Amino acid sequence: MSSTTNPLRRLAEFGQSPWLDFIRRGFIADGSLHRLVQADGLKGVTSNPAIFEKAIGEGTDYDEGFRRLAAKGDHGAVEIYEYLAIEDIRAACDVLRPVYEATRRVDGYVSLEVSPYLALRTEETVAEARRLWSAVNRPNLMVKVPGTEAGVPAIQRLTSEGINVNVTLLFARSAYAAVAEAFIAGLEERAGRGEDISHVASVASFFVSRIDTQIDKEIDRRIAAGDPESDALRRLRGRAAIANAKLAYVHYQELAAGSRWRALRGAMPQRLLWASTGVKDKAYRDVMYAEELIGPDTVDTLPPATMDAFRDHGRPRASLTEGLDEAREVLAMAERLGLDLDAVTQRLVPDGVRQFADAADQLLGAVAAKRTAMLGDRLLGLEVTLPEAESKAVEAELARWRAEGGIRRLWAGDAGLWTGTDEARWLGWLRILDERSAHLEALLAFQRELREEGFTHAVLLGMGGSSLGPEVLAETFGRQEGYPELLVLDSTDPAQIAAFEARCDLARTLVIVSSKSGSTLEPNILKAYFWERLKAVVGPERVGRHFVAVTDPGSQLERVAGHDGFRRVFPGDPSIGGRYSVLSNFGLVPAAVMGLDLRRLLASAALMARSCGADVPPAQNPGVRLGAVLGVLGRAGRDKVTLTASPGVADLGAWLEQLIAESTGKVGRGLVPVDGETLGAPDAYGGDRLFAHLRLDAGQDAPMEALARAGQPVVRLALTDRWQLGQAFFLWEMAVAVAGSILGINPFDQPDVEASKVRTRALTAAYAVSGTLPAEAPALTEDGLAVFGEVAPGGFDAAIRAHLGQLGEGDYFALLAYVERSEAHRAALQRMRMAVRDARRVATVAEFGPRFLHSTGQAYKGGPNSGVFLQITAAPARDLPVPGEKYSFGIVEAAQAQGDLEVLRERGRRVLRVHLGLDTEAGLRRLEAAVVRALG
Ligand SMILES: O=P(O)(O)OC[C@H]1O[C@](O)(CO)[C@@H](O)[C@@H]1O
Ligand SMILES: O=C[C@H](O)[C@H](O)COP(=O)(O)O
Repeated sequence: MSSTTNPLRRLAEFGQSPWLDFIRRGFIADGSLHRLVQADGLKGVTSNPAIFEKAIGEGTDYDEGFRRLAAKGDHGAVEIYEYLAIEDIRAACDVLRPVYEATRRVDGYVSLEVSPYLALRTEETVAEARRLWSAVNRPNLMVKVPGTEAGVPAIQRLTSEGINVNVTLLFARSAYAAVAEAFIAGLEERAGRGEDISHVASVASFFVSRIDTQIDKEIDRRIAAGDPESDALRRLRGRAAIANAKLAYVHYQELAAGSRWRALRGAMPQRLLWASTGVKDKAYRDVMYAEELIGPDTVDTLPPATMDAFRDHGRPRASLTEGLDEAREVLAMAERLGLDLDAVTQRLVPDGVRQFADAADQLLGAVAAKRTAMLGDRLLGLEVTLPEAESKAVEAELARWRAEGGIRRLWAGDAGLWTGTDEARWLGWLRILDERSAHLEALLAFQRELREEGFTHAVLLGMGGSSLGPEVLAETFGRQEGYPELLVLDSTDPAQIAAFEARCDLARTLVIVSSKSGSTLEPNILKAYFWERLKAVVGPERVGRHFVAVTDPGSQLERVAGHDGFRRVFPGDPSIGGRYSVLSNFGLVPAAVMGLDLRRLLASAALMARSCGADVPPAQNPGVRLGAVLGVLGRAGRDKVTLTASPGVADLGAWLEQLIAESTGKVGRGLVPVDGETLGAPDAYGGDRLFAHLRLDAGQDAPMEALARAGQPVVRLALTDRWQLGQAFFLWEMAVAVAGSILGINPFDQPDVEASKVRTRALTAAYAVSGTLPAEAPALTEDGLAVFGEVAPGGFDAAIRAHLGQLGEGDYFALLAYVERSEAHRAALQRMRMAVRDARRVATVAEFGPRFLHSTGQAYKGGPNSGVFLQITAAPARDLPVPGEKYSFGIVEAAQAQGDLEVLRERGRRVLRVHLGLDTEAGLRRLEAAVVRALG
């Protein structure tokens, strides 16, 4: 087609530049874009999130680029999208560069839109536009910025900085006027600073077809309803958008003729660009919008089909300035008929933002899914199997999270996602991996130093979040050649302390005192104890060399460590709570001590952090998916999160218990983690369970499968190696934060833990004065066992039977034992809980005090009142002194049990205490026998 007959080329005669509303890699690569420039006189390209969604989200055009980037390392979804999009935009810019040169910067532009998620935020939009401008690094780029209220000041700022802006999503003439004003003001600012304004280009993208779509819909509705004005309404079909655009152009002409504009000598005007020009209603001529809006100094961006149609049968004429009176009449008539154009154009802005955000979600979801597929088993797999109703409820929650931008709000620290209190202060865990990876030298140097010094043991003293993460690492990885064995001590039980001490060669033992607050009772008195013991072995000069502290800056422990000459003090991050601290120094210091490859651990965890990123929509985001399952099912009464782990990662359950229980169990709501129950057949369980399988080997696949088949909800986390532990940490942290939002609680506080601590403090203080703990008279004693609490008459068996008799549907049974956490004791508790589960089909937990007080204890006291508690205490066969205190460890342990019992009672929990006396083993045997009889 010759240049005189090609209707597209002929647009130039009327002063209009045709641009293409489309981009795709193959289309640039195979020369198609270039051919349009050559043959059709194409003068620019526009893109938007929906266009990129179609290009990148569908098909395989981008796989090669994807692989190229992956070869350089793992990247998040937005990074991948931008890498690919920017490559395309640059390539298109280069194809259009000759046009840019030949038209002396009037045309030849390629547009790239800022993230639609930012459309309502000025500062972020400015920052993003600047970033894209320098990343693309082409003079013929136009950054697309939505012409929303927040966009207007951004447009002025960017223009004043010399960045080319394509203002998008303009529907109302008033919005266009504001944008045109911002552009002029931006240029004035620039000129005022004496900077060049001749190269700053801008277009105002005025949308057309979307307006008719809305107005026509209303017209059709009213005609169908038999409106008496049906004939008049019918005559207005397909006319409002064009009339609106024509009058916008009148405003443009007035501005261009105005003195303010003329004063900006040498500047290029901000042209009107007709966007949304593809005809959506098949009843209309397919080139209608293209034909009716042709005029000087305008741009028309055409989707490929409209461009083909116009080339084929478009009839160009100077249409834009024709029939202005008619245009006014159309709008007046629309108003008379009650077709509210203002309301429509106003509504189209947020609709447009939402549509582009939806497209971006689709696009990023597709990118994230491809990334996951490419990572394969380097990434822990999450598989969710739910019964239909639960599945639907979770899908609905994920849809809500997507629509409300939940994951972006979470990463942005929007406390309103939870209870609107202090949540934003506790989100340091989100970014700790990058922070730690960038500052690993000190830890690596420390690791080398320890190796050289030949420590054989390291004892970590800490509670809850300061001990459970290290314990998982120690249990999962075991002793590493050339490094000390890590032992984690989180008990005040004298027998347990003595047992740990006996396992160590004190002369070659490093002690890690681990406490965020630095004021927790247990690590402090344990420190005092081991300090004395080591001093006796290595001497007062050397003892400090055997101690390191991990604690938050400014804590009492930091001061003590400084005073005592500890070998090192490693700081925690005060924006991370204990149970979220495992990937901070609280996990990394012990990991370094035990000789783990820190880089490997962090790099593996970072894969999951990216998968859970702000840029990964809920349906593809494993953190949000798992969180939605926990939250939605928990809210509906499936609140017993039953953890099953392959032996290789069995201890993960203990860490998860704290994360889940302490984070969610409060204000009478929350999730109750159930760790360590032996898996049973489906009929062993009630309807209050959610099963989470932490899978490293196939051992429990069959029973899990059976549960899923029987209609129990099952989530499976498949780890391919132990290093994916870091991924599991991050995934669960995110999931619990999400679940907390769904449950409507603050996942980062622990309001009920303090209550027991206060009671314990009061008891130990009283002990310091009187030398005894306040004695409570037992309700009964029998066969060496004493029972405390309200008991029915009839002796020990009857008391146990009555207590267990309280267990109803949806309840859980909890054994809270203040004894040494030895294998034999664990086994005894395990037998008792399993007997209860199998007889009563209730969830069961078996915990050791005081360890659980800093973990699940929060949920037992503050969560749902569905626990039936059996507290077990014993008299220590051999007590240990706490240096510098009147009380002993045995007294502390007793006070802790007593304090917790009082709070449990005060909270209306169903609790009974059994004191085993001096012979723990015999007492446990008697208790077990009574439990078995009670169930019989
Ligand atoms: O690290 P810290 O301050 O000693 O606290 C230990 C643990 O105690 C708790 O505060 C509960 O008492 C946990 O949240 C925390 O992980
Ligand atoms: O800049 C181009 C616009 O984003 C595009 O024309 C919108 O067109 P649509 O209304 O057909 O989505």
